[in-house]
Amino acid sequence: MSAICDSTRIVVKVGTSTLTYPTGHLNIRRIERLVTVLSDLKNAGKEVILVTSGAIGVGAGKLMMHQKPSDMPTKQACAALGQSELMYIYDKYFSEYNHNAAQVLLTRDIIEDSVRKENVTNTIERLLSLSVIPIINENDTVSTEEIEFGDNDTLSAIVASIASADLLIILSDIDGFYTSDPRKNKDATLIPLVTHLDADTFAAAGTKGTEFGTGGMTTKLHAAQICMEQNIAMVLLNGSRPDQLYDLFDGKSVGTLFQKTEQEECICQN
Ligand SMILES: Nc1ncnc2c1ncn2[C@@H]1O[C@H](COP(=O)(O)OP(=O)(O)O)[C@@H](O)[C@H]1O
Ligand SMILES: N[C@@H](CCC(=O)OP(=O)(O)O)C(=O)O
Repeated sequence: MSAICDSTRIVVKVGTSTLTYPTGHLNIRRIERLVTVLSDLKNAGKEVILVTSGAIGVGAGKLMMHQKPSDMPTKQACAALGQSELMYIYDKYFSEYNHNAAQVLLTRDIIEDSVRKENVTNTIERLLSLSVIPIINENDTVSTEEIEFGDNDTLSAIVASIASADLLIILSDIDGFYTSDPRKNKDATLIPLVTHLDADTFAAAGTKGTEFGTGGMTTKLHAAQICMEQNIAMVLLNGSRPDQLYDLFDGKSVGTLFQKTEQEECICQN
């Protein structure tokens, strides 16, 4: 079991609720801070892969919709519109630190189709060897699974697995995994370390917290399950404070760490 601070290849997933205001428009200050911290970690020698949600929310914001669209074609249209805005912003801020960012749009079937899997692996490996930051989202035009289930969390775990990452960091709008949804239960307490997943763990996970979030805690646990099966550590952190990434690599306990101990088996939940 390696220490978090020794992780060199890291996947960072950021959710819609972290990237956007309740209006649906981009939270520019937060994105700028996140890009600054990721650029700094890259300068320190980490290989960084960013999995970003937010395309639908940003597209809806651009079209002045005050609620996330409910029908699939409008969601897909919003994703297509918002994705280019997202990439524009990431490219602009990463460029300020002399880092190159590349757009990679994926569908979840990359793990089932060996040819596609190899193509994705090769592309990510070559981008990293060229010192480029892959910025990954679901291709919402050709696949609707993540839109339906809000499952970029699972996609980020699949990416961590395919890229043989040491660590997946999921940035959300909450400080970590609690004994129950703290928005609904004021007595809920933060769980700093989860070493195995069982039915009780999944029972503690509730649905999304805000209008623009989608997966809620269940999809984050599914991501943790994939990571733990691959012996990849996963940390759930509050994305409103990207500086916490420094604390994490300084060895401080922040958020919730999901890491299987060597003796323990991950109990799967289907
Ligand atoms: N046990 C739990 N611990 C923490 N948060 C929980 C839990 N159960 C449900 N939630 C909810 O999950 C939300 C995060 O998921 P989501 O709204 O999909 O955000 P994101 O856009 O970051 O994926 C939190 O705001 C919280 O309300
Ligand atoms: N591809 C979609 C991702 C949807 C999704 O999983 O959102 P989130 O729950 O905020 O991670 C988008 O960019 O809006």
